[in-house]
This record gives sequence, C-alpha cells and structure tokens, in this order.
Amino acid sequence: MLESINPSGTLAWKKLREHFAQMEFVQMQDLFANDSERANKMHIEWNDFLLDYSKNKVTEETIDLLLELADELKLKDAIKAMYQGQIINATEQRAVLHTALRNLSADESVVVVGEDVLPEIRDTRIRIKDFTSRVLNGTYTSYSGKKFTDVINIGIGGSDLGPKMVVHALANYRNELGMHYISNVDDDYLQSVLNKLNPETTLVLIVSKTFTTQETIENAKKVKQWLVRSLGDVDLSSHYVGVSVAIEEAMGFGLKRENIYPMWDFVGGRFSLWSAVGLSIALAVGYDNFEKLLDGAYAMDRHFLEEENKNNIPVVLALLSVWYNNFYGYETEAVVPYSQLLGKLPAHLQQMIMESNGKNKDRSGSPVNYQTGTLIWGEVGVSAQHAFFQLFHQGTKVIPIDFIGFVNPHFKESSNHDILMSNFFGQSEALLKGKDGEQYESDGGPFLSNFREFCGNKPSNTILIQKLCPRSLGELIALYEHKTFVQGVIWNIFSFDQFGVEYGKILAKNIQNEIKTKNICEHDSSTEFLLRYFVKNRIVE
Ligand SMILES: O=P(O)(O)OC[C@H]1O[C@](O)(CO)[C@@H](O)[C@@H]1O
Repeated sequence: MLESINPSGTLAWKKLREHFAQMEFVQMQDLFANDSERANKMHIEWNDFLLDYSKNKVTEETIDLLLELADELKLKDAIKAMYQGQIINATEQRAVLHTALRNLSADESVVVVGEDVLPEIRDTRIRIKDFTSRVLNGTYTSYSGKKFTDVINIGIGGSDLGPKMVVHALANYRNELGMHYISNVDDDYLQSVLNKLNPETTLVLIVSKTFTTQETIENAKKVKQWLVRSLGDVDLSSHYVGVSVAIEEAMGFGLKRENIYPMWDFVGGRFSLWSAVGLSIALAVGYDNFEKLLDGAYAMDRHFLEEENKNNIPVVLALLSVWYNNFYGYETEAVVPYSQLLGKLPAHLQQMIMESNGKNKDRSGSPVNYQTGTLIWGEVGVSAQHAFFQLFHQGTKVIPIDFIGFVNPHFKESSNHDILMSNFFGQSEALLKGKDGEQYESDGGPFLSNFREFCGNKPSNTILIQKLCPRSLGELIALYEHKTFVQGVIWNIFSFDQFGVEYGKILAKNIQNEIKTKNICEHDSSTEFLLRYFVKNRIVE
C-alpha cells in the first residue's frame, strides 16, 4: 500500500510555489536567448527515442525542484512497489502488473500474494502464439473447414481502444486477415460491419475482463444471432474465442473452455493490450510482431525502473505536466503525432490517462485540495494544424503539446516524409518564438499587423523516434502508461480503479428498464423530461 502524502504539504511544493511566482511571466524566448546550451541540457536520448523538453517554461531550478518533489513523495519506492506486485490498487485490493505481461525473461518471477504470476502469463503467450499461427496458416478453421478471412473484436474501453489503436498503427505490418472492431452498442454501426462480412469465414473475439459489460455482451449476442441465422444449426464453436477473467461467465455464454484466454485482476482494462486482450493484434500482424511490441514496452519498463529520475523520460514528462497543471493552472494537454497511423493514439491515451487520474479523493480518502488529472486530447499532424492549431497559436488558453514524430518513414522512398516533418519542427518553433505582426502595403495601415502578431511562449515537448515499428510503438505506449503512474503518485491518488464510470453504468441499467416498461420514475426534472420525450416519440415496430 502506498503511503498517503499530501503533495501540497511538502517542502518541495512550497518551494515550487515560490519559484512559480518568479517564473510566471518569464518568456521562453528569453530563456533560449540567455543560454545557447539550453537544448543540450534539456533533452534525454534513450534507445531510439529523443525527448527534447527545452521548449517548456522551466529552468534548471524548476526541474531540480520537481525532482525534489518526486523524491519527497517517494516516487522511486512507488515504482518498485508496482513492479514487485504489491497491492497498490488499494481500493480494489489488487496488484498492478501490466508490466509483468511484457516480461519475456524465462528466469524471473513476480510474486503476488505468495504466487508467481509469470508462469501463467508465459503459458498464455504460448497459446496466443499457437492460435495465431494456426488461424493464419489455415489449420484452425471455420465450422466448414475454411480458413478465416475476417475477425471481429467485440469489446469496449480497454478491451477495444488499445488493440484497435495498435492494429491501426501497424498497418504496414498487417497480413491479409480483415480486422473489425465493435465497441459501441449501436446496431446501425454493427449492421454496417456485418453487411460486409462472410459469416462462414468470420472469427469472433469476445473480449471483456469482467464479461458483464452490457455493451459487449449485447453485441456478442447480436453477432451470435447473425452467425446462427446465416449458417443454420451447425457447430459454430470454433468461430468464438473469449478473453476474460471470468472464465465461468464466458463458458455460460457458450464458449468452449479451450477457446477462452485468461485475463487477470492485476491488469487494469486500459493497460491490458499486452495480454490476450491483444489477440487481435497478434492475429493482424503475426505473433512475432506482437512479441516485438511487448519487447519494446519491456525496454521502456527497464528504463522507467532503473534510470535516475532526472534522465527518466516518463518521470520528466509527468513532472512537467504536474508543473503546468498545478502551478500554471493549464487544464488540458494535447498529443499530436505526426503520423496518420497514430490517429487512434489520442483516444487510447484519453482512457489511459483520464480514467486513471480523474480522481478527487486522495489516498487517505479525503478530498484533494489541488488539481489532479489533466484533460488530454489530440489529433494527427499535419491535419490538426488545419483544424485547431489556430487556438494554440493565437488563442487565450495555453495548451502544452506533445509533438510525436519519426526520423524515418516506413517506406524509404517516401519523399513526403520531409514535408511532414518540416511541419512538425516548424510548428513547435512557431509556438515557441512567436512573431511580430507584419505589415503589408495592402493592409492600408498598422491595424492589421495586430492580428498577424503571435506572442509565442507556448510550451511543447518533442518526442522524436527513429521509426514507427512494433518495438518503438511498445516503447511509446509504455512511456505514457508510466507517465500516468507517476502523476498518480505525485497527486496522491489511486490511479487504478474507475468507480466513476461504474456509477453511470448502474443508472443506465435502471433507465433501460424504465424505457422498456414505459414507466418513467422520478428523476431530476431534466432527465425525466427527456425520458418522457424519448418514450413518446420513438417508433417501436
Ligand atoms: O473489459 P470489460 O470488463 O468489458 O470492461 C471494459 C471497460 O469498462 C471499464 O470498466 C470502464 O467502463 C474500463 O475500465 C474497461 O476497459
């Protein structure tokens, strides 16, 4: 159990507050002008990653104070406690061991309540490998002996976002298997997917840690009906595969025991793509690439665990985020990957970060007296430049940005990569430097130059990676997982439960019954008004 320490009561916090009073109006342009070595001092090179954090509103003193804060809040101990399998998810009495999922070494052990969890993780990995190769080589077949051509992954939240994001990101590593993701309980969308598929050669993965998530179960029932209606009274058991902690519930749904892959309580849904939840990844890009993804994440794990805080990429990124969130009062952060293939990364990070750190009680159960989880959002560059960058450059809000880019394209002959990356570098430079308003002859006076002025001084991190490949993607995702963890430690919250989401699920269940029976109970006047309108106006066939 992690000790509860109020960060705002620490000495380092007090010093940071005093330091902030001196920093608040400092211009980054001046910091650069006064120190030509700034970028040299404020970057971390690790493996195929380069993090340049010099374009932030910090001095070396700021970084030292933030590191002091991390020490005072015993960050290193917390990191060790997580890796060792201590029960750090105290509200659910669970260990937090997504890191164990990517530990591929044969001779290590991770013990949780007296039991080594690695053997079952290893066995599961072997099963994933075997299953993947049999589906891909056509020895694991449909009921009629045909090779599967398509896979539907039914799951929501962590049982969807992570795998979907990775499969999208690794498009250049894909095989011919069609991969389809159904998450929302939206029949119109479901039908549009099923319309394109041949039921005879469609494999269905039902992925749900709890196997009680209504959206997933309802979608699974619909897909099952579609298969049975299309194919008749035949043995369709080879078409269904489940991934869950709740083996009994999955079997109750009709899945064969040998077609169910385990999940574990010590892996949160939003951190689960490394487990059998990532079966669709292994199927889409082959097991070897799945293992490279795990390898990359493991490399980042070692960096996070072993590197001193000052040169630790997730730690430094988390501390910078705390600096903006808790001292400057910036409420949101953007992630802008300059790769179309990372288009689904912001959505995955939203769940990872906001479900983890959107908490208002500290580890002693008291309300926090400081800000916690930042709001995270983003879109791919260059497209985002043509959408919301105007507000970055000239809006009244300051939004720290993570620019993520790749030195090399996947295809060597990709001449547009330099155009893409020129934008990548140009944007963070413009955001930093700003520009005086230019005056043009045609403007007819100085008036318009005001509108052409950019004040600059907008912070960003640059994460430059050699190439987008399974390994570096694993590193990148693990980086953000660890950043999220560090923030949770600093804010003295429990990052691994999600009671907030669960309350909404209960209300939805009750309302569903009211709609069905047309018996609208007492709600607040707005909800009641809306429900009555809905029930009155919907057309039931
Ligand atoms: O895998 P399950 O149990 O169906 O849950 C899906 C998602 O629902 C949540 O519990 C939140 O609603 C997520 O944390 C989780 O990833």
